[in-house]
Amino acid sequence: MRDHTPPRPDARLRVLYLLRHGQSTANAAGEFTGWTDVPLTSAGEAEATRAGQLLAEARELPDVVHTSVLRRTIRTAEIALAGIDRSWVPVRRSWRLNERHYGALTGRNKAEVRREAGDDQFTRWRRSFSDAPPAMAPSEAAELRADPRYRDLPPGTVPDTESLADVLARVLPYWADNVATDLRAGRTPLVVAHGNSLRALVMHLDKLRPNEVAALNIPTGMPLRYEFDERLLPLPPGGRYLDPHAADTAAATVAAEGR
Ligand SMILES: O=C(O)[C@H](O)COP(=O)(O)O
Repeated sequence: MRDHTPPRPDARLRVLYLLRHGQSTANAAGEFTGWTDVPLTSAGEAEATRAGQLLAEARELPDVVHTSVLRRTIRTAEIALAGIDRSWVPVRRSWRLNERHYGALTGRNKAEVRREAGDDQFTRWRRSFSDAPPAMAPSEAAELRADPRYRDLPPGTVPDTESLADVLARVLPYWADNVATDLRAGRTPLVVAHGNSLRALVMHLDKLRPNEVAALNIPTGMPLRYEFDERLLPLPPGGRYLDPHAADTAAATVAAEGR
């Protein structure tokens, strides 16, 4: 259970905000999304607006933003930043913050996959640390590699499926080289990413074990605030959602998807 105590005023405080994109059309349809570049629904845009309102009430406002290269995070960041009148802050975008690649499950209906594969396999594909879904069909994988966003990446970089361990391996260098660097420089980053790239990052920040991260679900559109000491250790672990009760309810809904 997350800690809901309010933050301490502390000049050496380092603050990070994590935000999963608002509801997407694939989320609304109950489909596995992965690297598919889908837009937000109007409800997802409203979630992003609410996220901006919650950030506006916080003492430390973001002064740098990091997103994936998928429109659902880019649009969520645009809306949230407009809500705090900070559309001007620098933005970095990286494939390393993309959602986990769901392989052959991409575009499949979650309830249908659960019925076909059974609860255990369905849950392992969604929430285990080391299980990866079956690979995406070679023709679809080739099409993804040809996308201009990924065209200049070294051969073999664009996956055809991923486990959470694979996501962690690509998120960590981005965290170390960009977000941790921002924090050490006294900046307040906002990372707008995806359910599983954020699960991987939270696993690292809170030093979660595989069985602990299996129970972690990140709701859409809910700003999660982390405070760090000078060693970048989170105080407290797990951070604190700006709207904790709404976040707990929404996280339970994410956990139940496909049921
Ligand atoms: O890629 C997707 O389908 C979602 O954004 C994350 O789905 P999950 O919560 O089932 O991992």
